[in-house]
Amino acid sequence: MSYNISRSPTQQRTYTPIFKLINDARERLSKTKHKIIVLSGKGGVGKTFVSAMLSLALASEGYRVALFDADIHGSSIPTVLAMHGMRLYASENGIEPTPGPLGIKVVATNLMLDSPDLPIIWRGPLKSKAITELLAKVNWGENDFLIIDLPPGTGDEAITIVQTIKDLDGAIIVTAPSILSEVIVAKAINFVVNNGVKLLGIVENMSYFKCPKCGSVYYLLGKSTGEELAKKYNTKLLAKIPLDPYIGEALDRGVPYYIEYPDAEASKAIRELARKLIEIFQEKTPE
Ligand SMILES: Nc1ncnc2c1ncn2[C@@H]1O[C@H](COP(=O)(O)OP(=O)(O)OP(=O)(O)O)[C@@H](O)[C@H]1O
Repeated sequence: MSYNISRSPTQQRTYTPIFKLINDARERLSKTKHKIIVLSGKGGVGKTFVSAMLSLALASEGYRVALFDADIHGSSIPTVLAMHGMRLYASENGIEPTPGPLGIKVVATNLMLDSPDLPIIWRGPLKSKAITELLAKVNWGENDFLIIDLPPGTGDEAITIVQTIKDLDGAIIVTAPSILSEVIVAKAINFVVNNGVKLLGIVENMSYFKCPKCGSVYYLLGKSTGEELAKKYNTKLLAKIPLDPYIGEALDRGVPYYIEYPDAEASKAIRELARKLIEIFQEKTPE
């Protein structure tokens, strides 16, 4: 359903009511079994890294995974997944997700730009509309998991997602020792709980550094308090992911870290995280 709003004949534009977009989004996502948001109270803690690598880990266990980069301004999922020069295309079924590594279906605003360097200069209402429209127009198909990488904080994008996808299955909160300020984590947790989304647990990224030569463990960003935090907020500590300089090296080289270094300690922690999610949802092993 769409309406012609008549101005002068040359100014005619067609509008689709927002409720129609929301309904379309829900319909399009109805064949996706588990929809999970990944958020953090603060930027730079590795939320995008965790969302992207978790998607790869789930895909490598045989699950059908879609990954939505809901960070309109800071869209960086395609870079982390080394999807250089790739684009979203439209078909008669809608916008087709771009196939990423291991066949994951990736949707990100950076995949729509002529150049990934172009900034998107949009205020809240436009960002919300863009997110709803993408959710409604993408041909998501059938998936076991949809991972949604939210921008830092609890702003427009996060609100739009929780209001549009009413049947979200849960939220993962990513944090790091340096910003383990209780207030910041509490804000993210309160956002999740107040919106009726199940809190699946906390991931402590950049948790520690293990010397590859002597095996000594160093808490470079500060004392790890993931366990205490999880206990305090009555949730699980899903993973402690170490600092690994090869994460930056893989990014610079343009290769997906989880695929390039599957035996690294950080990849093992991400694999454990994926397996915990599979367990939480009691997913059957794909044939
Ligand atoms: N465990 C880690 N060890 C080393 N580097 C890491 C680790 N996790 C993430 N990084 C690096 O830290 C930087 C920030 O990560 P990322 O972009 O995933 O954070 P973010 O929380 O999504 O940030 P934003 O605020 O932009 O959304 C990136 O350069 C990433 O490669």
